[in-house]
Amino acid sequence: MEKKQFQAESKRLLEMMINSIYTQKEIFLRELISNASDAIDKIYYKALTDDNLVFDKDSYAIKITADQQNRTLTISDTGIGMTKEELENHLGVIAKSGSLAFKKENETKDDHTIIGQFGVGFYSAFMVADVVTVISKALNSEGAYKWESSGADGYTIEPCEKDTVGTDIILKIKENTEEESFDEFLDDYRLRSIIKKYSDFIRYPIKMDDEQINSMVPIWKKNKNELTPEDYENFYTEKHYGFDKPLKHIHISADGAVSYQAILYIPESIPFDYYSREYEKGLELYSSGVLIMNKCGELLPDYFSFVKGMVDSESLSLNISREMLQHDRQLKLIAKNIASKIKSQLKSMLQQEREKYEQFYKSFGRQLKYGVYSDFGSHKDALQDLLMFYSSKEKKLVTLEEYVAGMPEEQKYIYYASGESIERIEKLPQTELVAEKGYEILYFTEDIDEFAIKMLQSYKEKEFKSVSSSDLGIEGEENQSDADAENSEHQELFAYMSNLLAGKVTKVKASKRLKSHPVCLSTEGEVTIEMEKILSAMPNNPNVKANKVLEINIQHDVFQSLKNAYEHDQGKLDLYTALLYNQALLIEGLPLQDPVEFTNDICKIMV
Ligand SMILES: Nc1ncnc2c1ncn2[C@@H]1O[C@H](COP(=O)(O)OP(=O)(O)OP(=O)(O)O)[C@@H](O)[C@H]1O
Repeated sequence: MEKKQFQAESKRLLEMMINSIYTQKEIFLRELISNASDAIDKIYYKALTDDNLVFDKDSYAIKITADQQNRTLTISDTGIGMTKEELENHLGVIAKSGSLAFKKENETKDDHTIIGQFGVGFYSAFMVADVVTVISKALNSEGAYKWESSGADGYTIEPCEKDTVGTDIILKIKENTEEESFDEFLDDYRLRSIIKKYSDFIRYPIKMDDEQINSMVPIWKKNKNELTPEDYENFYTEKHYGFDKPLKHIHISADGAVSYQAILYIPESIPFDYYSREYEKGLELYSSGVLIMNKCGELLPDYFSFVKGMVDSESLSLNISREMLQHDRQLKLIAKNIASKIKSQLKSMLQQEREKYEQFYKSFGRQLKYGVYSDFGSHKDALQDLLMFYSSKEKKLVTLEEYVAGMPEEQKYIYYASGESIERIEKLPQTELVAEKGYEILYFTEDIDEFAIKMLQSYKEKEFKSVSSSDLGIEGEENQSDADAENSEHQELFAYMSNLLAGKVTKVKASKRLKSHPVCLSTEGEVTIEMEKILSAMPNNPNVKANKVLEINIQHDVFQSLKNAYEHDQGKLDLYTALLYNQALLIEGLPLQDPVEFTNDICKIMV
């Protein structure tokens, strides 16, 4: 028998193919099953125009058989088969796709979409097999033919026996080497899992030992009305999207500029590695029901990285290995579409299922706030209405919209206070004036909060203001002029104290905001004390400091003591100044420079 050579280009291509196109060996099975499915589809299409041909869906199947003794794996189909010429032309010329030609000849319209297009998938078999044998009998032809090849050196074709129309692909699986094991491709359990992973939604039954492995009809192709919440939950579990139950699912069937189906989930709880570098965002990506990518990151913006699920589209341009996408225009369109769907679902959850939304927000609110802050705030408009903060008045989470709606007319700013916990913020002396005015205060307890708000700057034209900022912007701010007068009256005392605290605070002044507390710190400028804390905890410590102002409540008895000391005992004034400053630091949760000195100072006033 004459051995035919692959064409020269084909030879090199085959080498390349086997060694470099695919990153995972297991996909050879996906490729061969896709070919088998294409071959059955072709009969289906023929039957549409040929009255002598009846397409009875039940009689078509793809069969996978592993023979461990002989180290063979066989993929059999009842598809259209190949004539001698077709074996020559389609398997003898690499990168020639009979399927692509078929698609062009037969306008394929409905949801039977032929997968093959590049004419290379078949050769992936050589990644795992030394010898590939194809026995095929074509529809409407008498004899059958056997094509055989052991790789780059060529192939043979000879007549053979085969009773039924269709194709058997027999792979002689490679022997294990020191580095690689090929036994797994003869292992029943492993084969089943590969089929499930890539080919679960092939439209014809894939059988092993007469048992159907694939589920055939993808849930996302079904009508929403046919599906129960349990169906969606089961799919979530089957697909290992998470160990929890999904909080919400979104089923999309888009037809338009780009057509795709998607099932997306908002998980209930945070994956253990969510806020770590290891976490990888992304959706499963299918093309015509075949899995292309496990995690396609480009489909999700970072701020929705918690979303799980899958997308299936026939309008994608795949590259030859189907591991990557060629042009990302379609993908970008899908991603954009998906992001806006997720956003509107979250919004309606917020409006209609508040409790559920709060549960979601506890897990992933931080990610939304990162979203507002990241990329120079370019997503802030999309996300601001999804934010919530704890309210001093409502004692629960409120949205910015709710805050603004409840603002009295004269209130100019949206006030917030930052601290470690709600309990600690409740006790902050700085909140006294704002609270007495009856204004609501938003409590910021997460490190990202102030940064996100700095990016927002304002909401519905109301600017954000920290209760610790030196100018609170409160109408008739507690006898503005009085306080100023007090400041000038006690100017010498404050100047003396400022001097003592040089390098620690920018100034000491009479407070306009304190009611019952003797002392607090406020800040001037952009950087607040909470921001300073966060920045100084960063690995590359940018050493950004807040401009701190020590505010003294001149109505407080302590102030009398300060004045007396100033007049009669400077040593005492030095002591009191140090004590008050350190107290203010403690209230803010800032570290004392010298805790021993502080305790010694307290002892001094006790004895
Ligand atoms: N089981 C089969 N039954 C009938 N024809 C087949 C079968 N397997 C392969 N072919 C023919 O061989 C051609 C080449 O197959 P190959 O897998 O290399 O490429 P493809 O499926 O066309 O494209 P892709 O590389 O995108 O998968 C197919 O287009 C098809 O015409």
